[in-house]
Amino acid sequence: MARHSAKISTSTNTSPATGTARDASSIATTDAHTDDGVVAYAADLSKTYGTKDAIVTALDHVNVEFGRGQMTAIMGPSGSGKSTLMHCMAGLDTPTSGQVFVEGLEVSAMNQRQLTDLRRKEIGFIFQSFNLVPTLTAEENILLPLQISRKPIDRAWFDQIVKVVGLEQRLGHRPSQLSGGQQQRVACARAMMARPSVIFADEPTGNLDSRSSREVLSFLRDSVRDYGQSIVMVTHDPRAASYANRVLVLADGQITQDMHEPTYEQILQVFAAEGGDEQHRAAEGGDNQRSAAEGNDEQHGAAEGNDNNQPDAVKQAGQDATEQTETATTPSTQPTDSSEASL
Ligand SMILES: Nc1ncnc2c1ncn2[C@@H]1O[C@H](COP(=O)(O)OP(=O)(O)OP(=O)(O)O)[C@@H](O)[C@H]1O
Repeated sequence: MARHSAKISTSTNTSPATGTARDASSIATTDAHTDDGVVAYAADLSKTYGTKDAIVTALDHVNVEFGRGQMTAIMGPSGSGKSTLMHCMAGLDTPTSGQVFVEGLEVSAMNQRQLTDLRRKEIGFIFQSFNLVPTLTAEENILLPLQISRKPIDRAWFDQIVKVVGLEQRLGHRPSQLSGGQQQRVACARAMMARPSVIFADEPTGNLDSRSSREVLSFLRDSVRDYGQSIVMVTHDPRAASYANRVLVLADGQITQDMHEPTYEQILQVFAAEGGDEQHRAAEGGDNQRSAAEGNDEQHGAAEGNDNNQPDAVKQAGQDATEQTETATTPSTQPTDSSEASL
C-alpha cells in the first residue's frame, strides 16, 4: 500500500520521541514523518468534562505515540478514558490542554473545516454499531467516503479489499440483508478504501459473535501486515487486544501499561492485576453476549438505527459525511438520518 507523504503545515511541533522541535512545513521535503515510525501522537494531553465540583478528568496529561504500520489496542476499565483518548486523537473531541498530532499536523489547533478535511483524508473509522447507510448497498457504502471527498475510485484496490474481506458475493446487498459480521466487514473495507493514514476502531467486535470477531480482527491484523495500515483500536476484550502489536492500558485517564507483542495470557494477567473490567467479566464464562448469534445470521440488521448510544463527538463525523452525501449521492440513496452516515 502506498503510504502518505507527510503533509504540509505551518505549525511547529515537538515529538515526544525526540524532544526536538520541527517545522512541519519542512517535513514535506524531508519526509521525516514517514521515517520516524509515528503516525499520530499526543503530548501532555488532558481532557476534563464539567466544572468546579462536577469536574471529571477523563485524560490526565497523557503522552503517547502510535506507531505507523502497527495495530495498537487501548484497554482499560469502563470510564478510564479510552474513548476520550481515541476521540481526541481523531479530532472528534477537543483537548482541554495539550496537543494531538496526526501525520505531523496539529489536530488540536484545527478549526472545524480543517478537522472535517483531516477526517476525510487521513482517518478511517470503524464503530461498534457499524454505521452503514441502510439505503445503500455494500458496494455503495464502501465507496461512499471516496464519493464524499470526490476522490477517484481505484477499482483494483476496491476489488482487492472486497476479496480480502470476502464480500464478493454480497456487494449488491443492503445492510439489513447482511449478518453483523458481514456488515462490520463492509465497514472495514469502507475504512480501508480511502487509504487513510490511520484507522480508529471503537470496539469493532463489540456487537459480534466470536467467529465474526475473529474474521474482522484477522482482517485488521492482515491489513497491518500486508498493507502497512496503522490501526488504533479501543476494546474491552483481551482476546481482541491479543491481535494487536501493542496494548496500552488506561486507568483513571493515565496510561499504566504499555505492552509490545503481548500474548493473550500476558494481557489477561496484566488486566487482572489492574483490577480487570466489569464489562469483560460480565461477558466471560462462555462469551454470553456474543455466542447467541454464532453459526447463524441472526444478527441481520442488528445495527440499523443502532447509533443512539454514540457520543455527540462521534455523530459529528456523521454530520460531516451527511452534508457531503447530500451532494454526492442521488436522492434515492440519501441517508434518512444524519447519524447513520458516520464514516
Ligand atoms: N461528554 C461527557 N460529559 C461528561 N463526562 C464525560 C463525557 N464523556 C466522558 N465523560 C467521562 O469521562 C470519563 C472517561 O470516559 P470515556 O468514555 O473516555 O471512558 P471509556 O474508558 O471509554 O469508558 P467505556 O469503556 O465505558 O466506554 C468517564 O468518567 C466519563 O463519565
